[in-house]
Amino acid sequence: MPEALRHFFISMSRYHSYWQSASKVIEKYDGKTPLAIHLKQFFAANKQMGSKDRRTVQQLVYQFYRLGKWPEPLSVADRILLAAQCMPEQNEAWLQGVEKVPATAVTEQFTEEQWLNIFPNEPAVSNGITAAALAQSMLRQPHLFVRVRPGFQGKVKAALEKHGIEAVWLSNETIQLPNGAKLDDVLKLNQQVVVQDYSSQRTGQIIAQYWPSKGEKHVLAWDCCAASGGKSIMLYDQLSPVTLTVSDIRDSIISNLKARFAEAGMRNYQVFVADVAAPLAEHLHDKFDVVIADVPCSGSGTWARTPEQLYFFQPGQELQFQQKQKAIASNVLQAIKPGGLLVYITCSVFAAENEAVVESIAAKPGMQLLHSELINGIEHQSDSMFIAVLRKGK
Ligand SMILES: C[S@@+](CC[C@H](N)C(=O)[O-])C[C@H]1O[C@@H](n2cnc3c(N)ncnc32)[C@H](O)[C@@H]1O
Repeated sequence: MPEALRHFFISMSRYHSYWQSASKVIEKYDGKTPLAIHLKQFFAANKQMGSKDRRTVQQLVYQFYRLGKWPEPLSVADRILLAAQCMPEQNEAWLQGVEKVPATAVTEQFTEEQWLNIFPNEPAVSNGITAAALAQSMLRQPHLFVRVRPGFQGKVKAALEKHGIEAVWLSNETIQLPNGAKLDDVLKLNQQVVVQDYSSQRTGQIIAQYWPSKGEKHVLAWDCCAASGGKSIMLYDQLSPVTLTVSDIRDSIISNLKARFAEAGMRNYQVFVADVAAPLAEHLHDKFDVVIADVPCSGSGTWARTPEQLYFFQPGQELQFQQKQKAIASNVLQAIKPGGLLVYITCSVFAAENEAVVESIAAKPGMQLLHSELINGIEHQSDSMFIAVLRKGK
């Protein structure tokens, strides 16, 4: 840690108070609630802080966690500064006085081993991505992505232009936006656009390659871990005619889903609350052409958005997820008609939650693995996800 930089930072009184606030947030945080909530509570209790103060403290805190598993016994301040120097985009006011440190001066000299200090090789990652690349991605905040719903391209383009929001159209449906762009007052969320990560949108393209063609007849699909229904809205938009059944273990999230579907203009669907890690109700057997199992997971493909989860992750936790994932995947197989599809999705980069689960399902009698892919989001500054498509024997 260059001493001059440290001095500069600590001696500036305003920055000193930012740094102290960040240290307080970090010292009190145990990882049990999302960091975003912990920060909100801190700011609610410190009402004297203005919006710029809050933003700066938030950045410092996130930078601390972006260094992941970095092992050296650094003080909170030194760790924040090291992370700040590693960030490729350091244009914030509190760093402007230190531009003599070139943006990537620190990381350019990093060895593979140093990168693995941030994102270790244990547990093993899936084919198609490396721990060192994931470590590098931890130092960049991912973009915000939205999916434009069919027919709304013109309105969305005009609204973004009117409000001066810088938008990169990656396709007719996918827009990349600056992180933190305030969309609520600009676009009709869920009606015109759905906030959905680039890689999550990519799963839709892969599902479409295998989607059964039934002509005018509706495909019966069950999104069995639906959360608030992001994938289901995508299926409805892109693969209709489809009759959707949606469920989740959480009652509260199903309420969100209903509100969201109403905004999306979706009315004809079945919905219920169910734990699909437990044996399925008989009436669900052999019922669906496609089951989407977007299972609970470590979320390790999304840790650049929630770096605190990398910081607090303990190797071995992925095996607890694996147990649940295997239970869910093998239970919901029963709900698929002979010849129908299981789409298995995680937002994890760990082989234990991806290939290992899929291999165990593919090994069951009559199952055929059609597709298995780690969607590497690093290049697009998006999340990374895993998808596999399997066919059930006739
Ligand atoms: C990765 S999220 C799904 C994301 C969603 N498909 C989307 O596109 O936004 C996983 C969901 O699985 C749910 N879940 C966890 N355990 C479950 C279980 N045993 N049965 C059913 N749902 C479960 C969680 O509540 C969570 O909403």
